[in-house]
This record gives sequence, structure tokens and C-alpha cells, in this order.
Amino acid sequence: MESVYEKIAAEIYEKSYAIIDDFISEELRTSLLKEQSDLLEAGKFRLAAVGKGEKKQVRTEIRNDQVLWMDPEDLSPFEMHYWEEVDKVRMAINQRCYLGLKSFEGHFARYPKGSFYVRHLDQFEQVPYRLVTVIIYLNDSWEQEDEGMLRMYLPKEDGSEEILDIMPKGGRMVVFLSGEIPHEVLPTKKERISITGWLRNID
Ligand SMILES: O=C(O)CCC(=O)C(=O)O
Ligand SMILES: [Fe+2]
Repeated sequence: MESVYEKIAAEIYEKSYAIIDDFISEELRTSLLKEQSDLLEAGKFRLAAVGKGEKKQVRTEIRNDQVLWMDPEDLSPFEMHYWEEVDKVRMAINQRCYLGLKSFEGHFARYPKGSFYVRHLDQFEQVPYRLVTVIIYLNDSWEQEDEGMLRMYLPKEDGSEEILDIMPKGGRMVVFLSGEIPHEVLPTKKERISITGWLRNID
């Protein structure tokens, strides 16, 4: 039988994105959510920046979420568990798509009520090594009226775009090619928690 990792890889190969519900167990989801809220309370989150290196700056008209980067050298047991799962996704994508993915970087993200992230690509000049975006949502519950959708703009053969809105339901994983799918986070009506990361072709 095809594993969930192989299924993700096959979908990435076929359509450049994959959405998998219940990718992590409820136990791991609630543990990561609790960890996030403890870190937030400890004042560890910062307003997210855009750009990289000298061009890095906080621009709240572009994005106004708060993030906490994970330290690969100092992962908590739950973070480690999640990274191991992501590593299986990495290997499956390499087998199927030959992307030569070598490592992962990621951060917790908290979108307070009213926050958003306007349309962008995750791969840009300063971060060409980001090949695959991997997001896991940690929210306890999410309803249509909470908004805060991830809106993906899927490029079509005729040059037009198809819009796909995805609810940030807890346990749901979204994977897509960082350089190919523009996307945005629509303004959220409720606090919205996730881990966003990127598989890279560098160590
Ligand atoms: O949280 C999401 O749904 C997407 C976040 C995002 O686009 C990013 O952090 O680059
Ligand atoms: Fe993004």
C-alpha cells in the first residue's frame, strides 16, 4: 500500500501541491499547540520579517503574523517528532521528483485576529534554495466564518489562475512547490496557529 508520504510525493509530482488531513495525531497536534502557547507566553515570538539579509525588514502592510524559528540543534521532543515526519516527506519527494532536498527550516507562526499575509511566493532571489513549502495547522477548531484561509493561485496551462481556498484545520498539512504557487493568508477572524517550513536543496 502507498504510504501517506508517497501520496504527498505523487500529488506534488502531478499538480505541485498536496493537502493531507490528520497528517499528525491529535496528541502531537495538541502537544505542539501547548508548546507554542507556552513559548508565546514566555515572550519568544517576534513580528515576522520579509526579505532576507540586508533586505530583511518588518513590513506589517505585507504580513503581520508573529513567528518563532525553530533551532534544529535544540528541538523539543515534540518538535523532533514533527521534524522526523517531515523528513519522511522529504525522502518520498526526492524519490519521486528528484528535487535533491537536503534539509528543513521552519517556524511556529501565530496570526492574531485581524492579521494576514498578502500574496507572495516563498522562493525568491535571496532564498532560491527553498523548494517545497510544508505547513501544518495546529488550531483546535476552524469554521468557514473564522476566515483566515490559505488562498493558493494555481497556474493553469492557458496562463490564467485557479483560486483554491484552504481552511487552516488542525492536523491538516499543506505541501506545495515554493517557486510555483503564489499564495496568501486572508485576514483571519480568529487566532491562527501553524508551523510553516521549507525543504531546501542546501544543508
Ligand atoms: O499559514 C499559511 O497558510 C501560509 C503562510 C505563508 O505563506 C508563509 O509563511 O510563507
Ligand atoms: Fe508563504
